[in-house]
Amino acid sequence: MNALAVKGLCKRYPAFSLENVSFSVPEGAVMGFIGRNGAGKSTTLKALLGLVHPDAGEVTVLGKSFREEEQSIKERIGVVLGGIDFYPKKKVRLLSDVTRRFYGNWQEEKYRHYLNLFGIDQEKRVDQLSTGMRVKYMIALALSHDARLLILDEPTSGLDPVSRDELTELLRRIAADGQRSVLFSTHITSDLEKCASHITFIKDGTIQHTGTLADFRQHYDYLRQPGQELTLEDIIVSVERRPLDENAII
Ligand SMILES: Nc1ncnc2c1ncn2[C@@H]1O[C@H](COP(=O)(O)OP(=O)(O)OP(=O)(O)O)[C@@H](O)[C@H]1O
Repeated sequence: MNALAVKGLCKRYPAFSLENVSFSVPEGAVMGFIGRNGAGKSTTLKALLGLVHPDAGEVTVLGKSFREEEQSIKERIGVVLGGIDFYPKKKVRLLSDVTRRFYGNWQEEKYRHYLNLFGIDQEKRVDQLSTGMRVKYMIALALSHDARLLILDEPTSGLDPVSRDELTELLRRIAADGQRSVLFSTHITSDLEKCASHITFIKDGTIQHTGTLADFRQHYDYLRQPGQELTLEDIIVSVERRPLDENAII
């Protein structure tokens, strides 16, 4: 079964359109959602979660229609969009107290386990946690209510290489049970080489390619020079980069 299926998602802003976005995240997959600045990654994630109203499209989570069963679906997903910067002075303990009330399936022993595993001190205020710790805390909350699908918008941005490595390993291991799945947007293609099983590539509001990492490499194999090993970064740069006008005054 797919953890997430998005079909024909459209969102029109005056100067930007998300056009007919379709892709699916199989259970057990870690899908990297890539595209350059302004390609429409955040708009897609917000529109599929109903945080901005889509103009068209169907979203199915774990076989259920998001539109028809939004409340029960929200129990099964964990969302990290832009962190928890809006409660900087609140203690972790207080945020957790508020969060656990929202979830009928909250599991306190799991919560304790993940806090311990990630080394998060409940007595700290949010502004005393590092950026990486904040992301881990949000993931701990999601896993404590048994989320089957994690949706994260640029979780590794602003993290040092060691924290990024820890986080990508964590995402990979979350999905390794074959039951949980991860969709995360990023610019940092080297992170995907470490943890993604699937890639969706968006450009100017339109999906360019979606499938397994191996399919993705195969699809863009024509860009490879003889003897060259193509990285994901090479592929994205080749597809996106516009040559600078030779006559331009610099
Ligand atoms: N509320 C809004 N009203 C009008 N235009 C918007 C709105 N939100 C986003 N946009 C536009 O939609 C386009 C896509 O933005 P979006 O944030 O989805 O891109 P992104 O791929 O997530 O970029 P980045 O990697 O820089 O975060 C941009 O041109 C942005 O200006």
